[in-house]
Formats: sequence, structure tokens, C-alpha cells
Amino acid sequence: MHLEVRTVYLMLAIAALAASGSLFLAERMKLSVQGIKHWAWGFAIAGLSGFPLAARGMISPALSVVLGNGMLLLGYSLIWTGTRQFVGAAVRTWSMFAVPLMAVPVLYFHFLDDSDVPGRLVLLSSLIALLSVLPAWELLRRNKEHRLGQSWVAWILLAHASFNIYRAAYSAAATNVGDGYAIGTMPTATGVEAFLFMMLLVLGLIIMMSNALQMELNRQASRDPLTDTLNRRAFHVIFESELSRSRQAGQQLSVLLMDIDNFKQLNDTHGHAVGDLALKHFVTMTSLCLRNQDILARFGGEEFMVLLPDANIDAAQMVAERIRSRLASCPLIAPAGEIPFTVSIGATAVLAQASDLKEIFNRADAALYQAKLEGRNRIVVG
Ligand SMILES: Nc1nc2c(ncn2[C@@H]2O[C@H](COP(=O)(O)OP(=O)(O)OP(=O)(O)O)[C@@H](O)[C@H]2O)c(=O)[nH]1
Repeated sequence: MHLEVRTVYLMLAIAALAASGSLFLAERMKLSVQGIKHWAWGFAIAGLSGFPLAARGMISPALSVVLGNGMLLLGYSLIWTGTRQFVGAAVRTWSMFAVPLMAVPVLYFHFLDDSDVPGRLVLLSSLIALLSVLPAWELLRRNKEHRLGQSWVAWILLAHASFNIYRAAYSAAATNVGDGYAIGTMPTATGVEAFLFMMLLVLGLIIMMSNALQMELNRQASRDPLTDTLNRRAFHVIFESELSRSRQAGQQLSVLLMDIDNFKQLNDTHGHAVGDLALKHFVTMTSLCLRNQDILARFGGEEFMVLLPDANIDAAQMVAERIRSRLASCPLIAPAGEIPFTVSIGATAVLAQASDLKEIFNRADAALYQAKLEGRNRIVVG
């Protein structure tokens, strides 16, 4: 099979630009997935590089060899930095330009004419392999949840890197014929591989984005947006499973129902925004008193529930006291100064025969009510 190489490169350019357009559209939808903008620019610039590359021999080598390849490397770099953003890693501006900026002078001073085409191909293939391995490595080492889309993209990138390492070795062994398009069968193979790579990569990125979106939607559906604690519904689901787990293991389970004291007054005196800060401060302080397996949820307003797996009522009381005293001794630092506030807590052991959360909640609520009646800033066991 013989493909006209310029045509293949032009088709690649058009396909990359189409992929870029779709990614820019996704970016405009503000999808709460990081990295899409870099990917979109990466595909756009790599796509545009196809035009000077395809025009080799028709335009000046400074444009085709240096600008074309520089743009191609910049496109790959942006896909790498976009991937770093996607997985939540920091991106420094220099890292987007480092590889192209190092490659451009070498291309200009050593490979501008066609006296060493194999050397040029070795350099470019090696850099493309490097820029494919880097995002693959980010995706694999930060894929703790074993997400399919993420592994897919990583393996596509590694396959592309392997092809380019082979291409570099093949080029190193080739004799110079003064034309990059004419080295053995590699130009056709490169075009076909690049086309497949791009299609599979775009598909993988779409799967990766939809996985990330799904996870974000799940997170939003289960969390309180202000304090980022679980909401009542999510708490209920976890409570049910913890209850059956503790029944099987014969372990005790306790809950704490907590309500910030005189919160209305705090809101009225300092404003709603400071009230919001107080809620966040409360969550931070409380979380410092809990173990990893303890579950904190916002039940509404200034009322929070903690589920303490494998904790009897004595242990629960100790945790409640830790929370109460920490809050009493760590006031909120607001722009207007320190704002002290306290919490009242109703603590209840969940008995193995407990029927449902409603019954537990009612018991904890009665204890909490008692704590308020007795003067607030205290714990009552119910
Ligand atoms: N800032 C802020 N205030 C909230 C939020 N949700 C509920 N509130 C306020 O919380 C206050 C709750 O007041 P109350 O139920 O009277 O309770 P309290 O003033 O804490 O009194 P006690 O519980 O008896 O100590 C109300 O003023 C609500 O407007 C929120 O998300 N942010």
C-alpha cells in the first residue's frame, strides 16, 4: 500500500483540528474537568503544524522544518500539561515550552538543510516518545481508583511512544537520501500510526472526561457545597451499610448530633458570610478530632451528625468532649477579630437491634435538646 504522504499529513491536520474544536466546545461548557483547554490548544497547534510539515519543499525550510516541528512539539507538550492538570498536578508555564524551545535552535542550526535527515528524525521521534511517556506516567501513577479511561489513554500514549522509539532506531540506521518522506516505508507507517493514535487518544480523552464528570456529579449529589461534608442522604446510605457491618462483626456503633450554639445571634451580629465561615471553621475543628473511618455529615442549617464506627458510648463521649473543648478554645478568626462560639452535642449508642436512622436520630435529638436546655456548650448522652 502506498499513501501520498502530504495527503496523509493534511488529513491528520484536519482531524486534529476537528478534535481540537470539539475540545474547545467542551471547555466552553465549563465541565469542571481540568486540562481540557490545554488539550484543545495542543490538538489545535499540532493540527496546524501539519500544514507547514506537508508543505516541505514548497516553502522555506525555516517554516517547514523549524516552525512545523516546533509547533508539533508544542502541541504534544500541551497535551502533557493538560494531563497534569487533569490529574490535579501543578503546571508551570515554562514546562509547556521547554521541549519545543530546546528543539527549535537544534533544528535551525543542525537540521535546517537536508544533510542529515535521519538525525532530524531521530531527534524528533525521541522527543515525541518522551512527550508521550510523560503524560502516560502521570495517568498511571495517579490512577488509584483504576479508572478505565485513564488507563486506556496511558496505554495509547505508551504504544505511541514505543512506535516513535522504533522510528528513531529505524531512522538512525537509515542512509541519508535528503528527503524525510523517502526513508524506507516509515513515512506511510508514521502517517497511519499517527492517525490511529489520534483517533484512539481523542476517544480515550472523552471517556476520561466523562468518567471524571460522573465522579464529580456523584460527589456533588452526596456533599454539602458549603462545608464539603456529606449530606443527609449520603450519610443515610453509609449509616445503613455500617449498621449491618457492625451487626455482623458484633461491634458497637455510636452517633453524635451536634448543633452550634446561638448561631442565629452569630449570624445577626456578624452577617451571613461570617456565619458561613463559622460553619466551615466548625467542620475543620471537628474533623481534627475524628478518625479516618468516622463519618461527618451536615444534616441542615447548623446541625451536624457524626457516625463513629466501632465506638461504644464511652468512646463516643470522649470524642464529643474533644470536639466541644477544641471548639471552645479555638475561636473563629474573622476579619472583624476573634469570634468565639460553642457547640452542644447529643450522643447515642446505636444498639444492634436499632431499626433505622430515624429512631437513632430522634434519640440523639432528644439528648441534644436536653444539652441546650441545660445551658449549651455541653454533651448529653441519650
Ligand atoms: N450563615 C449561615 N446561616 C445558616 C445556614 N443555614 C442555617 N443558618 C442559620 O442558622 C440559624 C439557626 O438558628 P436557630 O435554629 O434559631 O438556632 P440557634 O440560634 O443556633 O440557637 P440554639 O440552637 O438554640 O443555640 C438561623 O439563623 C439560620 O438562618 C447557612 O448555611 N449559613
